[in-house]
Formats: sequence, structure tokens, C-alpha cells
Amino acid sequence: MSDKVTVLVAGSWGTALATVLAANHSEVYLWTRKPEQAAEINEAHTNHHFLPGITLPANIIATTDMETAVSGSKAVVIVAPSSGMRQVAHSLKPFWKEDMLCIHATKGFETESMKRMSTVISEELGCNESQVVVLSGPSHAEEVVRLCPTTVVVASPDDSRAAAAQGLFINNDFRVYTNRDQVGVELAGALKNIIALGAGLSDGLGFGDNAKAALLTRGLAEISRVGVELGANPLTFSGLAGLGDLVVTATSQHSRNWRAGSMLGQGKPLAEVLESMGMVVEGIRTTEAAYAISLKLGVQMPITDQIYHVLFKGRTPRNAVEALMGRDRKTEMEAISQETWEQWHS
Ligand SMILES: NC(=O)c1ccc[n+]([C@@H]2O[C@H](COP(=O)([O-])OP(=O)(O)OC[C@H]3O[C@@H](n4cnc5c(N)ncnc54)[C@H](O)[C@@H]3O)[C@@H](O)[C@H]2O)c1
Ligand SMILES: O=P(O)(O)OC[C@H](O)CO
Repeated sequence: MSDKVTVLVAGSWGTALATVLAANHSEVYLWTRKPEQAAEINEAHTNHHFLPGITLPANIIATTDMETAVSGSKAVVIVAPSSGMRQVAHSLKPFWKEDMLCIHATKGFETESMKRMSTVISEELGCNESQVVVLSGPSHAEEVVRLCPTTVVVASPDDSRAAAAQGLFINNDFRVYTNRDQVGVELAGALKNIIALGAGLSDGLGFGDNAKAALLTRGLAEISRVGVELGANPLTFSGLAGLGDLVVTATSQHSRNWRAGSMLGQGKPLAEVLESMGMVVEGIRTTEAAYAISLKLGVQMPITDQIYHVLFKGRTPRNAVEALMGRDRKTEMEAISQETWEQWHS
């Protein structure tokens, strides 16, 4: 079988994952819709806008032609922003074969339908959701391309596909664990971006470490609460895709979500913040989807609720903090219902 692998979309994360794959495989095709970006990658071996100062391996071959990118590949890794996922998966469909491993590394929902990315991809490819492996975990592109030690999770209820995805990516710089909880891994990766926005807001307001620790802890509680309601294993949220990614996204200056939150906390309007980023800030759309999901399921997500009102309803960050701090008295263990806890620990 050929050693060709394919990555769809040459943004920060798609390009970083292509560099990991280029260390393990002879040919890595990187698809982009932008001809000038393909030319830059092939000729200068750089992707300056997304990864400034980095020289890419010469066995990464960029193309704008989907058939050239995908035909004869043993695996396709989709790393589109959530807003473009359906379109990219739809373009892949004519060239996708059942025996190609399909992996996605996107962290978000389809806002309009509130669907997870593996649902969107499986609908477009006409396959089972278990055939779409989810790659997630604490992993900033900027550090992966500098070969800083990084650990991620690949999740599918299909053990053989998860193991194949692990084998595709794992090397001494990039350690990959498998996990059967595809739903939990996918939800954790998407929902932590909301809390990272909140951590940025908190830092932008000039609050300290106490506030950030509280946001991370209570944020993880609401992520777990909605995750369990949607069928996830609660233990996933204390793993790499949960706690691990929440910590890295909410505390790192590499994080676009943290940076956007920080600028909002300093009083910049949302449109200006997004204009200045030049890259996707998934937490904005995810807040909209998660707010709708929490209302639909009747699950309390107080931090998400406040961030939704700051982003879309004109509430000031200070009023949002007052609302959170002034909530009714609670017991801490309301995070996960006793019934669910017993079910998962029986
Ligand atoms: N950057 C990271 O460190 C990182 C790490 C882990 C996960 N992720 C996740 O990966 C996903 C992609 O993020 P990113 O950082 O690569 O974003 P990015 O903003 O760096 O790049 C996005 C790329 O997608 C392209 N694009 C957008 N819509 C498209 C469409 N419809 N068709 C084709 N191309 C399209 C853009 O032109 C751009 O090149 C997000 O869900 C993000 O949360 C990012
Ligand atoms: O830069 P962010 O905020 O999109 O976060 C990137 C990754 O999800 C970190 O694991």
C-alpha cells in the first residue's frame, strides 16, 4: 500500500499536523483552496501567515486539486474550521474510499444544527460516525512545529481505526493515546474554547489566578455536565482532551481564544477583535451552539450563559462576573448528578 497521507486545509493546525505526518511518512499532500498559499508551501517551504519563521519539510506537497490530494492516500486528516467542515467534507466525498482512514482534528460544532464534526463528516461521506476518528488534546500548532513534546488523544468506538490513527501520528515528539469515547473527546475539545475565552476575559479585566482557577474548575464542571447528558464518559473530561486541553487553551498566550477573550476584557468590540486575529477563534461560534444546546437539554451552563450574553447581547464583562458571583448557593457536587456518577462507576 502507498505511504501517501493527506491533510485537508493548510491553516495553522493542518500545516502543523502535516509536519508531524511528514516525519513518519514519505509523502504528505496538503490541500488548500488558495493557489498562492500552495505555491508558497511548494516553492519556499513556508506557510508564513499561519506559522511565521518555520521551514516545512520538503515532503509536504501542497495542491488546490482535491483529486490530486486524496487519490491513492491511505489516510485523510480534515482540519477545517467548523464553519467550513461540511463544505470541505462534501468536496472530499467524490474521492474518498471506504478503506481510507478518516480523521478530523477540528474543535467546534456546526452552529446552525448544533451537530458535532464527526456527525457532519459522516453525513457528507455517507459512512458511520465510528469511521471518523477524532484527534484532540493540548496541542498548540506553534509548539508542535518546534517539536516540543506534545500528547493527544485519537478517539473512536472502533478500536482498529483508533489504533490505526495512533500508528499514523505517533513518534518521539508527538505521543498519541487512544480513547473509545469519541463523543466525550469531541465535546471536550469544542467546549473548552468557551472557557478559554472566559479566562482571557478574566485576565483582560485584570483579575488574578484565583479567578482563572475558578473558571477552569467550574468550567470543567459544566463541560462534564452537558457532556454526560450527551452520552460522554465523565472520566474523559479529566483526561488530555478535557482537563489537558482546557489548561493549555485557557493559560497560553498562543491561544487565539484566550487572546480574543483578553482583548474583549480590555474593552475592545468583538468585530475589532476578530478582525485583528486573522485566524479562526472557534469559541465564538461554539458559545452560540453550546448556549442553544444547554437550553434544549435543560442543562445549566452558567459560564457559557454569561459569555454568550457578553458576546452577543451587549452585557459587559463586569456585569457577567457579578452575575456569576451572585448566583444561588450550591453544593459543589451538583457538577455531575449522583445517578450518572453511580452509572459510570458501577
Ligand atoms: N491552531 C492550533 O494550534 C490548533 C490546535 C488544535 C486544534 N485546532 C483546531 O483546528 C481547526 C482549524 O484551526 P486552525 O488553527 O488551523 O485555523 P486557521 O485560522 O489557522 O486556518 C484555517 C484555514 O482554513 C481555511 N478555510 C476556512 N474555511 C474553509 C473552507 N470552507 N474551505 C477550505 N478552506 C477553508 C482558511 O482559509 C485557513 O487557511 C479549529 O477547529 C481549531 O480549533 C487548532
Ligand atoms: O489557539 P486556540 O485557542 O484555537 O487553541 C488551540 C488548541 O485547541 C489548543 O489545544
